[in-house]
Amino acid sequence: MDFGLKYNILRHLLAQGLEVTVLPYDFPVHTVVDQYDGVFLSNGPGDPMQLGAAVASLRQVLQSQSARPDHIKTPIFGICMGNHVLGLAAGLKTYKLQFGNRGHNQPCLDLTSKVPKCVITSQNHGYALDDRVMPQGWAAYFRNANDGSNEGILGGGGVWRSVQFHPEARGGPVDTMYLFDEFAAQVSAFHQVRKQMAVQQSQQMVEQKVPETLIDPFVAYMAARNAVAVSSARAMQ
Ligand SMILES: NC(=O)CC[C@H](N)C(=O)O
Repeated sequence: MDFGLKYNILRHLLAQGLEVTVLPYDFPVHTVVDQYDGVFLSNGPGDPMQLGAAVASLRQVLQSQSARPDHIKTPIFGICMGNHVLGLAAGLKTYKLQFGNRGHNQPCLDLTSKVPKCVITSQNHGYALDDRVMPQGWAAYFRNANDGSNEGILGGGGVWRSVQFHPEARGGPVDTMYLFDEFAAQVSAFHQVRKQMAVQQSQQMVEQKVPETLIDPFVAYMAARNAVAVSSARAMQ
């Protein structure tokens, strides 16, 4: 989702070997989410409260997938404005910081780390998520060690996550670039899950002769492949 996407984020996603479709800021992502292996929420300028359409659409994604086991939830990763949008969709609020956090040496505590861990981050934001009360199933991910503001959130057992800082920009050589590796790993794990589910569904479709047009294009594609495989296997019997 493009809220004012920095091209260097695209470069980092592509460098992971991911295929990326850029959707406009107000695209109803809930209508297409099942066709993708992951959703990325970009950075962007302005007040996050202006992004009502994106927030409402993403909320539908979260709500419709919240009962799923975590490994079959669509991985989501957000950066900066993406952290705001994900947080708003999850039920948090944003507020304007008295002093925006900008610069290349912002220390952030990783709240998931068993041993104290502080990462040095690059930042450029004027708003923050108020994480004093977290919605059920969500936790704060990072916290700014200077002003105590929220620096990220985690939900869906960790498959939904976002950071307030910019891992694609950094003072050191790698800093928090590992977050792109982790997102790409989640995306490829989910791709395998979707493929497996599509194969199972396609087997049922072949047996029940369900018209492909009624099914998600990915499932229909797998069904067509599977139908060929089944008919050639039968021909060989
Ligand atoms: N870099 C960003 O994405 C900024 C997010 C938001 N516009 C803010 O100023 O807080």
